[in-house]
Amino acid sequence: MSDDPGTTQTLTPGARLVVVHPDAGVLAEAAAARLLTRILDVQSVRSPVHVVLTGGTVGIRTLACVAASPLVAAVDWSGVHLWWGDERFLPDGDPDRNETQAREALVDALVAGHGLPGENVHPVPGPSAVGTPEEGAAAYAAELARFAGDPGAGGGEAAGPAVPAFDVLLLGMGPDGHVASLFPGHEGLAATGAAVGVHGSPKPPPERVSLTFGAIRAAREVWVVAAGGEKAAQAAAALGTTTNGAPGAITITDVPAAGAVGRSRTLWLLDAAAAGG
Ligand SMILES: O=C(O)[C@H](O)[C@@H](O)[C@H](O)[C@H](O)COP(=O)(O)O
Repeated sequence: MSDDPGTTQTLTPGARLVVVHPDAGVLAEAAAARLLTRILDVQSVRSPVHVVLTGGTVGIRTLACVAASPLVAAVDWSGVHLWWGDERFLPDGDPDRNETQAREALVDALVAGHGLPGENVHPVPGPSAVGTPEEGAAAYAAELARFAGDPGAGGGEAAGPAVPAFDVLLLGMGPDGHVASLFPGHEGLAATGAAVGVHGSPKPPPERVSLTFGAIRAAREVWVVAAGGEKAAQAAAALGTTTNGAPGAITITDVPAAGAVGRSRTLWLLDAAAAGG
């Protein structure tokens, strides 16, 4: 049963809803429109709103579409908190940091022109602030825990890690089925707590910090946004079938994206290529 008046009541927490758009450009526009609408909807019933951003091509393109939308002015950004699902362990300002790309695409404009308080932006600490990905994960977890008291939030390890009840948690997906920085076969998949330090990432850079599955699953809504034919096999696998339609015996170890599930709703936003045509 949903705890959220803004979402579909008939979906069970494990249900995944798939929406297919013609191409990556339309996908990014539609994801941006959905995100703005979701924030507006949530703001009609509660505040603050917690949104988790993602790195990656479609994720950043989506943020650029948010910045270009006239609806950006309709949101009360003073009541929005921004987080990241993962971060590449690189110094502040590095062009490959997810934070840097998100700031350039959207976040700086929200702070400068739309009333988003700078302190509501919660980047994952990197080597400019801490020595190791583990220290970054610990510092990020502590920041998340500061906001875990909001209604609907997790409350300690028994109920899940201490994190805000994210209203929307955006995730990109890699061609290997990774989400955030949770990679197939990696030990981070089994990490407890809110965040984990990652080493040996197959996608550069090798060191990263990621939300854990426990933190991801604390979200009211998880949206996986993916484009491109190279994602089709793992998207199909994560959604429970192989590309030829046969039932797949999928584990999160093989396809981490299969474990990305929200408490109220899980939405897969795909372009036609990622949906297998
Ligand atoms: O830091 C990162 O690289 C990400 O957060 C990662 O999880 C990304 O979202 C996927 O790899 C999809 O990226 P693309 O959309 O570029 O394929």
